[in-house]
Amino acid sequence: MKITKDLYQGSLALLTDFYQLTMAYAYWKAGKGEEEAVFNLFFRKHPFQGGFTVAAGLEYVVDYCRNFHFEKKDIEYLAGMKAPDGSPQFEKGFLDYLENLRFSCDIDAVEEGTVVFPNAPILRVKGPLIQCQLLETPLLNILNFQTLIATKAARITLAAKGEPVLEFGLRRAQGIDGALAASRAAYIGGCTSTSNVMAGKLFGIPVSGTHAHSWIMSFESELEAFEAYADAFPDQCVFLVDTYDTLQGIKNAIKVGEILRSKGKEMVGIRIDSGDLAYFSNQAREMLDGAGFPNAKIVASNDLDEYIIASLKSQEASINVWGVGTKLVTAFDQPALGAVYKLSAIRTEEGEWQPKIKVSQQTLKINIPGIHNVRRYYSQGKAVADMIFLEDQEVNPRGTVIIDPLDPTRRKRIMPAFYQGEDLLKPIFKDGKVIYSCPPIEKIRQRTKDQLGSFDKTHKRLVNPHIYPVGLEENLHHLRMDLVLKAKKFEDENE
Ligand SMILES: Nc1ncnc2c1ncn2[C@@H]1O[C@H](COP(=O)(O)OP(=O)(O)OP(=O)(O)O)[C@@H](O)[C@H]1O
Ligand SMILES: O=P(O)(O)OC[C@H]1O[C@H](OP(=O)(O)OP(=O)(O)O)[C@H](O)[C@@H]1O
Ligand SMILES: O=C(O)c1cccnc1
Ligand SMILES: [Mg+2]
Repeated sequence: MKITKDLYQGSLALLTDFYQLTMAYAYWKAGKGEEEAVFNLFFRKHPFQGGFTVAAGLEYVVDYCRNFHFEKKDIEYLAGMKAPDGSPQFEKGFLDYLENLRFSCDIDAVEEGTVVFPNAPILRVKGPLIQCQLLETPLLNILNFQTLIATKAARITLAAKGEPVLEFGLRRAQGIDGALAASRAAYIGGCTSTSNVMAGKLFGIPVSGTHAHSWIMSFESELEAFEAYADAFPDQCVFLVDTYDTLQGIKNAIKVGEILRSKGKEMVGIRIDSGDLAYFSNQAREMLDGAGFPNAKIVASNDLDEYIIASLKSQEASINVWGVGTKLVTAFDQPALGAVYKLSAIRTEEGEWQPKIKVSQQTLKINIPGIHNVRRYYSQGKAVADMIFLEDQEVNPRGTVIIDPLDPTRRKRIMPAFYQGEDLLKPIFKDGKVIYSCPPIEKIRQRTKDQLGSFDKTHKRLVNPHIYPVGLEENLHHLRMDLVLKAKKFEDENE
């Protein structure tokens, strides 16, 4: 699918921060633009104080990179940009370079729906410095948001314990693209459907919905409104019962349910959108069961999130279907995932890859040098640990130790012979050509489910989850320590 092309009709190359273009220009001036580099995209902390994160957005990345080029109009815009002294911001030679630029990077990434953890790369770009640099902003833009929303959706659907979660967020989402991307990511994360019809069309997500208070209010009485709705949709009636008096609304729904039944039709259920959802859902269940509608579903909505859903469950509310909008698509309690994109290796003139380190006062911010992959070890189908390792070094088959990148005293012994290993970064682009076929969205959604199923429930609880072990393979840990010490020594000597 041409998601970005359909939406924006043409090049998205300028969807980057200005400083990427000024750096690109300066690389070009310095003759460094074609030097090869490796960048890793990763985040440092799970969102929502959770214990897991669900990767999403790769299909957008594939689409973005596949179409990565500067069109005449982009070049004209850049040619019109002025430096403070009024001279052109960019030389013609650089603009010609951009106009002729063809995407030529290698990209390796985790598949959408993969459960991922802090510090381990979820995407890796290898290629000319200028291209790597220009891609930083759009890659982060795409993956930060969709990963955040897929994770929120996974938390909400876990709280709903297998009951359907309908995504209702379009009206509260962050603009048009925010809404579309959120509906897509919410479905990947586990939602059952979206109310966003355009997302249904673009991404093949099931579309569903009930009706609003305005429908009821446009009639003289609630009963008339229900009857008219039943006439139009005899097989799809979910009556919104809380416009005037919820208990009376349930009685009216039952009346119209009986009319439908006399015509050989069944109402699907009712929706409650205000008040005490535990109390009203339990009242509704009793009344529906008593009237011979034990299969009528009770849908609840109104500012729900994973915590309210969990609370309603613990109150034994009789809710079967959950409608969730605002707090899902805006990632209400944490509006951004802080993934970053960092250089980790440069190829020297001799053709050798040189690992790069950035030393920081905070251990948290010292990057992981070199070219890595991430291996997930499973024991009897359960994920036991993730190991970040140097791709060109064999992992000792007799056993290795993985070391926490933030705290070297935290270690875990890995005996590869006893585990099944899966390398999470898969080849997506080779020399600028796509070599990966993006799975249909249903498959991605299923992957999320399977992946979540392979983690212990202690990592999935909403509050204070147990930390899943992710560490550096020994060789990588030593390389990192050596480079940090060298860099610090250099700093000390030059103070
Ligand atoms: N039994 C319950 N336990 C915990 N939270 C609940 C329960 N029932 C409802 N809620 C939540 O409490 C909040 C109630 O919000 P608010 O007071 O704005 O709604 P309301 O007055 O019921 O409805 P509205 O203002 O839309 O008419 C919502 O977030 C709702 O999901
Ligand atoms: O609460 P959310 O999770 O965002 O779910 C979507 C909300 O949108 C609709 O009404 P809207 O909020 O527009 O109006 P209302 O609250 O007055 O019903 C619907 O009835 C839900 O309450
Ligand atoms: O279909 C619904 O019930 C719906 C759709 C959008 C927002 N709130 C509810
Ligand atoms: Mg509302």
